Amino acid sequence: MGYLTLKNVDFAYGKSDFIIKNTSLQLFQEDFTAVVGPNGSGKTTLGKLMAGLLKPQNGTVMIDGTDSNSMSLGAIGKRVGYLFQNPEKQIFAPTVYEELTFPLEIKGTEKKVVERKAKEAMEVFQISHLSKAFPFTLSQGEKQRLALAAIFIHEPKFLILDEPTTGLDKERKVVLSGILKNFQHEGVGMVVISHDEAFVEEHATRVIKMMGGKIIEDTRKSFRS
Ligand SMILES: Nc1ncnc2c1ncn2[C@@H]1O[C@H](COP(=O)(O)OP(=O)(O)OP(=O)(O)O)[C@@H](O)[C@H]1O
Repeated sequence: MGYLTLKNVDFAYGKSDFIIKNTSLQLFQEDFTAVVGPNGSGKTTLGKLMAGLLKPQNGTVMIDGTDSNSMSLGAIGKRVGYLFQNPEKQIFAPTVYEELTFPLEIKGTEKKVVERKAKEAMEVFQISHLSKAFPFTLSQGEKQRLALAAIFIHEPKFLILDEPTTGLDKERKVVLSGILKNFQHEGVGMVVISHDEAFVEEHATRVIKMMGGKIIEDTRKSFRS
């Protein structure tokens, strides 16, 4: 069984027609799955359903064997990390360091552990030099690495990234690629929604193509080696 499983899922925003139509899908940690397709085909909506951020009107979304409907956001966050198309949406604290420490402090994690984890995350995501910076003054690539570091702190088993290469120059893309490869080597499952063909070609072992709220192609190259 997949780590994330959608079964006969329909989803509509409010009273509109279904945006995602009768979709069934299994996603595995061993894969690097790319979701591609034209604008408005439902990729982001599908990603948010997979991450338990949206709830389907019909059908079920299972995360690690549990119906996402019965899971708290905290329980979901330990399993699935979601990087928004615009990482600013998930940054709240007055400094980079606090962005990483406050979720752990709220959970009552021991101070020494909080400091160690924040330090480690800043090193992995190459933002240690920005520890005291105000997050909204960071560049797009730095904001994205901070958002990823904040996800990393929860040690998720699966990551869903919405258009992670948007606004990144070639060098920053190489940095991001290295970070995602590290996640992969640690066994973290990965779904990337992307228009970036070169990026998909470099990373994906499975490509899912959406059109009009449905999956029209699902191709596997191979599991990662
Ligand atoms: N919050 C919302 N409320 C109402 N309709 C929405 C909302 N978000 C998306 N939609 C609609 O749902 C459809 C699918 O949008 P979605 O963002 O999932 O597609 P996408 O394939 O990710 O597009 P893009 O490549 O442009 O990001 C579109 O018609 C869009 O207008």
